[in-house]
Amino acid sequence: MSATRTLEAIKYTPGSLLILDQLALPHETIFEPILNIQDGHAAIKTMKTRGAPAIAIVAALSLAVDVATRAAKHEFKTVPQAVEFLNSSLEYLKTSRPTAVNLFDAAHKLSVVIQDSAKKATSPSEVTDAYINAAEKMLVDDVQDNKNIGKHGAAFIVENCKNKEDIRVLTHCNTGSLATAGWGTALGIIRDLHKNGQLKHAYCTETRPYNQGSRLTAYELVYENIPATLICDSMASALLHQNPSVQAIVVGADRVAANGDTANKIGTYQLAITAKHHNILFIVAAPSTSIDLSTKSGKDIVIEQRPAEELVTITGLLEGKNIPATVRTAAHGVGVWNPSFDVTPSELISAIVTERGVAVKTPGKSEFDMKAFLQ
Ligand SMILES: CSC[C@H]1O[C@H](OP(=O)(O)O)[C@H](O)[C@@H]1O
Repeated sequence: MSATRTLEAIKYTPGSLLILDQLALPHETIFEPILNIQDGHAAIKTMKTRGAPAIAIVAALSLAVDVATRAAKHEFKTVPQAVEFLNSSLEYLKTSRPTAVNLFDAAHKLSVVIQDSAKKATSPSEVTDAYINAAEKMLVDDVQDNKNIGKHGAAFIVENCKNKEDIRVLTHCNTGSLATAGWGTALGIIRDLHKNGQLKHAYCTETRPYNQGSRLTAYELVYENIPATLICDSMASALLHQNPSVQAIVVGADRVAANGDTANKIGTYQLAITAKHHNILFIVAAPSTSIDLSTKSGKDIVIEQRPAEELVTITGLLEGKNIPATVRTAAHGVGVWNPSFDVTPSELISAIVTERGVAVKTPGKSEFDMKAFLQ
């Protein structure tokens, strides 16, 4: 499959929002309309839409289309009515998933827009228009942020790897166009390395139990014609042991604490441990909207627990038939622990790549100073 079009998980025009149902990928490409905040909340909670930046953008735009519809019917009679609806809707959307800070960052920024526009608004439409414009800008800004992350991250890997002639990179989960508004964060770095002719090979983990790697990242890598190999999560250490040309592990982030501790997809922490053992780069890639200075360290990050059935069953297409099927893979009666994320301590992280540049630790320090980095 050649990349004739840019992969996109979010299709938005004023008053209309479609999301790519990522539970159906890679077998089916199904775009689902999002008409209101209830649709937006459900798409995020069920992980039809997932990925820290995409969660924030779909939440913001679901409210934009909801409020556009209501404003067209002149539902808001006063400025306070519009303000109340917008603010209560943001609070509702924030309950969809707890770990990725991008959603909360976006909600805070949008609430400031609402508050500021209300101070001088003479009609409710001035407030709703200000909200819609701000939400739409998030969609545009995210793509440019990711392009900058790709550029900074690729340069950092080339500058700091041991063998520039044979750069192979392992990534975890999905951090590409399907997790963002486009290009991606960690996968954006891989896209940049490939575009620059600097990448020999990419490896992606399956990323159990949702299988973001085998279903989504593999799909993106094939789509872009990037030479890639899929491995089980349990194969990562053996890969690094057998293949010293894998010189970096690059992952995304759902929340980066002030000291650099990073919450990311479950399985990230053990990748950081094996990167340390094999003395290779372990790089976190995320927009600055994933950095939460109010969270001092990783122990303060709330980790989402997902339903047991997501781990004990697997859904796909019956081989050779276009019939979706869900099968149980685990023994009945067994207990299940299904945290969606884990926390990688800052001492295991080589660098944190953002659209503003690359954060590194002061030599001799085991923690990052993300507040100083963002200033
Ligand atoms: C650029 S996406 C960041 C982050 O989000 C993913 O989690 P999920 O698929 O559960 O939304 C994964 O942790 C990615 O690294």
